[in-house]
Amino acid sequence: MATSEKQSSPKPPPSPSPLRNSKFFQSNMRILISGGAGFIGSHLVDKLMENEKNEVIVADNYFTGSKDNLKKWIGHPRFELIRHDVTEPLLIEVDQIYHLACPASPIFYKYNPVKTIKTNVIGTLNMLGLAKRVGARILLTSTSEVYGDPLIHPQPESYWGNVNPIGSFIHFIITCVSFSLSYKVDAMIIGVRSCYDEGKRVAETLMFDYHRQHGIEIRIARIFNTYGPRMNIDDGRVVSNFIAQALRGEALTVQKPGTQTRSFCYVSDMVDGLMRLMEGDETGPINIGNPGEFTMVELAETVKELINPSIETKMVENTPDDPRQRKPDITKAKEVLGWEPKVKLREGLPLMEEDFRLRLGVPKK
Ligand SMILES: O=C(O)[C@H]1O[C@H](OP(=O)(O)OP(=O)(O)OC[C@H]2O[C@@H](n3ccc(=O)[nH]c3=O)[C@H](O)[C@@H]2O)[C@H](O)[C@@H](O)[C@@H]1O
Repeated sequence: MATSEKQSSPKPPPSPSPLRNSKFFQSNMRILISGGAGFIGSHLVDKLMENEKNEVIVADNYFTGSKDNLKKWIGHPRFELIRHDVTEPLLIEVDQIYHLACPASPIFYKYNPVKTIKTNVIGTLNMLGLAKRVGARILLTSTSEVYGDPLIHPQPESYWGNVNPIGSFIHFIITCVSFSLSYKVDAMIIGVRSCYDEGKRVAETLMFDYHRQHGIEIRIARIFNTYGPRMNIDDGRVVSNFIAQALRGEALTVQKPGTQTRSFCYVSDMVDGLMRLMEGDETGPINIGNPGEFTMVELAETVKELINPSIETKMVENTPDDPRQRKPDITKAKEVLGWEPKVKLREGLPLMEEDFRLRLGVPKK
């Protein structure tokens, strides 16, 4: 066979452990979730644990995740929690891997950009290495951020994106000057988005290279802005910020210009989409998101109306490279997964409000 033919035909997947087909082997599905103590990960754990045939193993370093999110499962015979950083190899026996591990909020992933890129690159390599060794299927949660500041709207999976690979240099210089004046580093300001955007783009490349070169069964989801109960209260993302501010009676901080748009997906819809993708035959990438699109001013108005009509909004500075618009084209998800979101923003926000009220100790009026 010619070399080019060899390269173009993907290898068959590696065989799972022989024990899996053994007559006396307990045939539970062992599922690893990296980042399973986080916001989306912990909701995925809840759903997977509903099936008595599933054993769920969570690996998390608790940088943004928390044991609190999993407290109802700790001690359960089908559940295991490992403190583990995916930048180190993990040697366990599993059938499926949901690879979610990576901070997703800009203030957290910009805090230590080198670590963020290591998590996306080395972390994904380690998860793929594990998938190869044990013959597991692996799903990567990629992101709508791979489209950068998109020049096509809405964004289909075929769009290659418009990402700034080095972040904003001018902004960096300004920050350095202000540093020398004030002797104070604001790590969140210095940070730029590229560590996350480009990190996830490399992670997608690695997934496809392992698929073509080693026959690994891969699935890639491109997640669009997700919200719901258990988001970190000081997570820094817009929905959690607005809800927390509304409950604390603080002005809603709309970052300029306020006309930028996002499309918000409720977490139960997201988990449903991820599980359908894992169980289906399509590798992806597939957009999973809610196409309902809102400007940040509209979002602020909605939060105000639903939670606290007496609060004000204030315009504040934005961070560099903030995408001006974002809305998923979900034609592919509808066709190949039979999936579309069910929860509208006006239905999801009150569910999140309830959770935030409990955690902030703000009773309902
Ligand atoms: O929530 C998510 O799923 C996504 O969050 C971030 O993406 P981003 O769209 O920038 O999310 P936010 O930080 O929530 O910002 C959304 C918009 O709200 C604005 N914003 C944010 C915070 C705030 O207090 N006020 C405000 O107006 C931002 O300027 C931005 O235009 C991550 O970079 C994505 O990878 C992740 O998938």
